[in-house]
Amino acid sequence: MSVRVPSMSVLPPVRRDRVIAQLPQCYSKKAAVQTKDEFNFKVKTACQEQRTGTVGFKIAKVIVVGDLAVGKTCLINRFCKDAFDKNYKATIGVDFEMERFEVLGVPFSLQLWDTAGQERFKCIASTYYRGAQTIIIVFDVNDVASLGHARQWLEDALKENDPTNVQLFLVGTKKDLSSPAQYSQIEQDATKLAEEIKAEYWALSSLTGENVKEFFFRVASLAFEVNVLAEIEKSGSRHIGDVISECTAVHC
Ligand SMILES: Nc1nc2c(ncn2[C@@H]2O[C@H](COP(=O)(O)OP(=O)(O)OP(=O)(O)O)[C@@H](O)[C@H]2O)c(=O)[nH]1
Ligand SMILES: [Mg+2]
Repeated sequence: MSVRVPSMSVLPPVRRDRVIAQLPQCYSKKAAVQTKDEFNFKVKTACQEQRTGTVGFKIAKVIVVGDLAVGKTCLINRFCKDAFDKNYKATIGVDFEMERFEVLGVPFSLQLWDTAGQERFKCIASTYYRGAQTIIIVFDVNDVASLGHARQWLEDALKENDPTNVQLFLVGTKKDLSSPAQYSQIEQDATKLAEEIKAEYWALSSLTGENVKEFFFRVASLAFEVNVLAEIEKSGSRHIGDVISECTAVHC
């Protein structure tokens, strides 16, 4: 009697609306992680030649932090479930969602950690910060104080992570509630802060869905690029190592 061994093919195919073929553009060139129009050439070639190593099995950890009630949970729910709840239900500790993408033909997943903004749950939430590849700091574009607290959220998140190895995003939510004049005022401050902390700035609305998909596609794409580049570098140094050991073997 033969036994069927479950394999990776058991996973359902990636949803058609999670397929990324082009590099999604930044929100504002003034505050962007990078402003290129296309995916890195080396990354594209590696994907075409299926030289992406373990990236296809990778799950990048993304943490979402920020003041209470700024809209972190709504942002994740709009993207992952296409749902919006107008009633506030505080996150207790943490929650997480998995999202599977296909970037340049390679499977790639994000694990989105939704953390609590309320002071009394912060202690539990911060134990989940470690190992993040991406940190998303959320503020409410109608609440200047929540932008003012962004630096503190970043500082706390970086205590658990290597600052040189994370990608940062500063995200203003509830854009639907602000008038153009109010919005442009806070945008100036937010862009300035994003430049200072080297984060990419985005503004969006989970109620209308404006920019939500674009934002997460950008997050997934930039995290993917970094992972593929690291894989290329790793295999490059492996080759160099191989050559050296061969040389030693023949005493050259
Ligand atoms: N109008 C509008 N309301 C929003 C938007 N995003 C969130 N809200 C509302 O803001 C409130 C708080 O949203 P949550 O997503 O629960 O906030 P949170 O940041 O997860 O809060 P904590 O879990 O306590 O840290 C809820 O009443 C939401 O309906 C938005 O884009 N537009
Ligand atoms: Mg929440």
